[in-house]
Amino acid sequence: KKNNKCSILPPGPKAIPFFGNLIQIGTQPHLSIQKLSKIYGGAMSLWFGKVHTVILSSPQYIKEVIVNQSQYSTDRYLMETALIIGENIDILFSNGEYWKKYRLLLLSSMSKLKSHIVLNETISNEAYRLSQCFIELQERVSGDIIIDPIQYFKNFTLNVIMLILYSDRSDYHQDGSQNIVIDAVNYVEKELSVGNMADLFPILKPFFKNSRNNLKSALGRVWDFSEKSIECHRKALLETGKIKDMMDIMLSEIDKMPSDQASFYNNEGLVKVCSDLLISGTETSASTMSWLLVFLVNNPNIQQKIRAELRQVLQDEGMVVADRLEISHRSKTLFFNACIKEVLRIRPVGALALPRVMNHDVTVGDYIIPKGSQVLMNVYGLAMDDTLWVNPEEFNPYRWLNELDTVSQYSDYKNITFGVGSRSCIGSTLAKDEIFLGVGNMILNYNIESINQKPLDEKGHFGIALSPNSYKIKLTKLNI
Ligand code: HEM
Repeated sequence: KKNNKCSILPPGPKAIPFFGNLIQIGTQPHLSIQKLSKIYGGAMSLWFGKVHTVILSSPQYIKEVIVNQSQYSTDRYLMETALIIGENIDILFSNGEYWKKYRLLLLSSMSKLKSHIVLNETISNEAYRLSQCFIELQERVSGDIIIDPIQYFKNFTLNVIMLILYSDRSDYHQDGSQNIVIDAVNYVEKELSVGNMADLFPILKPFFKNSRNNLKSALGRVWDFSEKSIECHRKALLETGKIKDMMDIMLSEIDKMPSDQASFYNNEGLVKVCSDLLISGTETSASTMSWLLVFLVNNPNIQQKIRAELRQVLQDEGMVVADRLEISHRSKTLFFNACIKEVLRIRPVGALALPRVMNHDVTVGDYIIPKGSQVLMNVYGLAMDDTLWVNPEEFNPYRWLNELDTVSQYSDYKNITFGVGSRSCIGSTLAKDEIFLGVGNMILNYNIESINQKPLDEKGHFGIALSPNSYKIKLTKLNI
């Protein structure tokens, strides 16, 4: 077939029997894939064991495959772990009509939510509770406080989703493990971050039985929690007819449907889809908030500039107690927004997004991606590509203000932290609001430093999300 260019697979490094390219990819796949894609180009073939995988690392190819041929590239690649998480009836890991119907229900419920509850207030109240918990901590030790922010951020982002979905939340605790859902979500994330070799080598399945069972039982706890919450909502809605959160909206939307359509949204599906929101919305936003603190500790001038901007906005509104931001302030803080954009670029927590599978042969440049191949978008590689960004490895929020970077017809596809097309993230606005309020309130009230005057580690580790390594910071209360 070599004479016919269009039937050639994208190029890639030589694969070895059984393992394919897994040894080259190693434990930090975002870094090794970034290096390899510099050699092999915007469409590269790799073998994950026996799974043919194409990595897309150029904006042009992302558009060509994921957008222009979306009818063939929207489905998720479903490995065993994905099937354990969703049992094929969730939103993250389901396909076809089933996925489409649930995605539509979620999106329409999310948009209706805004007219039913004061969504912005719900999120800003929770951000306020987070900053209050640092104040209480400080009063207890009467001086500077030292914290590991990651656990607090997880508690915060989970609370936001729990409030939106179920009108429920849990108090902040320093060890972050007082809540059955946080415990279970932490466990699911831990299991997932280790990766499951049995996904790639089914022959190894018996050796991973324990980890599979542990994952199933952690997920079971999240599902049980969702099931009970949904049942309570059904009862309360019948009794009062009052809409108080997204679950009520979903249930009442389903109630309005003709019975043959309504029966599609059964309890099992709702439980899995809602549990997905708890899992996908917690670690992602919390890790991004933690990354932002890393860069602000390492760049005190930028931290200062954000604080000055936030204070100015509050002062302009005549606010005296400047310890509380609202979402409406977001549109007035150009510099802080640029910092949020920059952290989402420089440390995209979904470094390789979520895998897609081609359900038909798909062309990319002069190559072909055969039906059944897995496709990954190289989100991190695109963000670090020096042909697309000026000094990509530098945390430089000014790039978003000064338009330092080359603008091309494909520039929409070089910064794809939330994915692309009809399968992109449904929580992107929520995530940016959480980062703005959660980190913004901290900067407003505290000077944030490392505990030993040394810069914090900026490399992090690849797991379910690209997360910073655990770190501690010192918070010094500022006089406002
Ligand atoms: C900084 C925070 C976040 C990042 C970087 C992020 C990133 C991503 C990425 C890369 C995808 C895959 C997109 C694709 O295949 O094109 C995705 C999907 C998804 N995200 Fe997020 N996400 C974040 C926060 C959230 C939050 C807060 C929620 C909860 C509401 C959420 C819910 C989802 C869901 C349900 C999907 C699956 C969509 C589908 O398959 O149709 N994410 N996210």
